[in-house]
Amino acid sequence: MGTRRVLITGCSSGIGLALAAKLAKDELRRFKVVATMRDLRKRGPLEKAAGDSLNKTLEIKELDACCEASIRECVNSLPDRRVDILVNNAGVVMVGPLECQSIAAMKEVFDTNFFGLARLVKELLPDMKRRQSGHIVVMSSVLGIHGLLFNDVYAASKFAVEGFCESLAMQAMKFNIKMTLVEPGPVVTEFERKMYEDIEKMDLSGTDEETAKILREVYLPFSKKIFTSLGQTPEEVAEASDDNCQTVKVITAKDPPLRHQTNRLYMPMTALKHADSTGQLSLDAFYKMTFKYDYMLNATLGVLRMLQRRRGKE
Ligand SMILES: NC(=O)C1=CN([C@@H]2O[C@H](COP(=O)(O)OP(=O)(O)OC[C@H]3O[C@@H](n4cnc5c(N)ncnc54)[C@H](OP(=O)(O)O)[C@@H]3O)[C@@H](O)[C@H]2O)C=CC1
Ligand SMILES: CC1=C(/C=C/C(C)=C/C=C/C(C)=C/C=O)C(C)(C)CCC1
Repeated sequence: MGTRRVLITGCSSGIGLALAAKLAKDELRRFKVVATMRDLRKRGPLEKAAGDSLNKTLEIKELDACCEASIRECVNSLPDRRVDILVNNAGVVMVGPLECQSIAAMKEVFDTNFFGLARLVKELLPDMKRRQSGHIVVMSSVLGIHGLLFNDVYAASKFAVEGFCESLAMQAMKFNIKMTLVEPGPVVTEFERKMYEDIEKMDLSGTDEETAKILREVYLPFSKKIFTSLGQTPEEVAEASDDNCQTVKVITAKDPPLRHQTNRLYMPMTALKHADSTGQLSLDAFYKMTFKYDYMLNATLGVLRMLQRRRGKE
């Protein structure tokens, strides 16, 4: 197989940046990376990570997932408009009580996380069908598998992504196009920082005192602990060094799976969903872990954190 052109969205930070740099530096030189971002003034960190590969196996282009004209301009600028692998990665976070969020803000989340994907696929799928080849890789989330307290709108946007891809996968298969949903658990990126910043800034006068207290005193410390004990780095999501699953592996696989979870430690949480079709098992388990047996979850997370630290020292 010759060199394949990979277009990645949202490469100014986090997973998109790490994956773009990793693919561009591939020892076998299998990829030409078109690393895109909506604001080219943020290209510094990617240029640094790309190093010698910049303007050789990696080029940086502007693309705003919320703007069809911007997507078309970017794709039209590529030789033959050819994209062999699309990595739809751009995404935004939304967390907090529903009563504190405007419908306009919720629509913005869907505009990026769901309609951004729909716009890109609409632009690229007809060409892929004509060529009878291509791979659409989509950054979903474990929150595209299960819901979570205070993540109502974000999880809904990822569930939309999952339903869209699972449905489209059948048509894609008929035209020899592969489709993969990558489902990371918590990843330590700007996403996490933005989440805490949003909670910090949030006007909680729209909700009752008990809910505000649960957000600040239960959800927030839990979430922080989960990110430090289970969280992956963006580099690990791109290509893990230990036994965790790798995104690069998915991209290079001959028969890539429809779904791919990147974090083995998180898998017991997602498995609950499939163990009981009524949904009661995961609902009860998450409820109890949050409100009743939080000391047990805390203890487990403590052990995991210790193991993480130990691994870091080795
Ligand atoms: N971090 C986590 O815990 C997890 C993240 N994910 C998913 O992974 C993906 C990447 O997130 P992550 O790297 O963590 O977060 P970051 O916030 O670090 O990166 C998100 C990227 O998306 C870009 N972006 C946002 N809106 C647009 C837009 N309209 N057009 C183009 N780019 C846009 C951002 O650009 P800008 O700098 O301009 O805002 C940024 O480059 C997301 O889809 C997220 O939902 C999934 C599971 C867990
Ligand atoms: C509070 C809580 C949990 C938190 C999970 C978190 C915080 C997941 C974050 C996922 C992210 C950020 C995905 C992004 O796409 C568990 C472990 C389910 C157990 C029940 C209680």
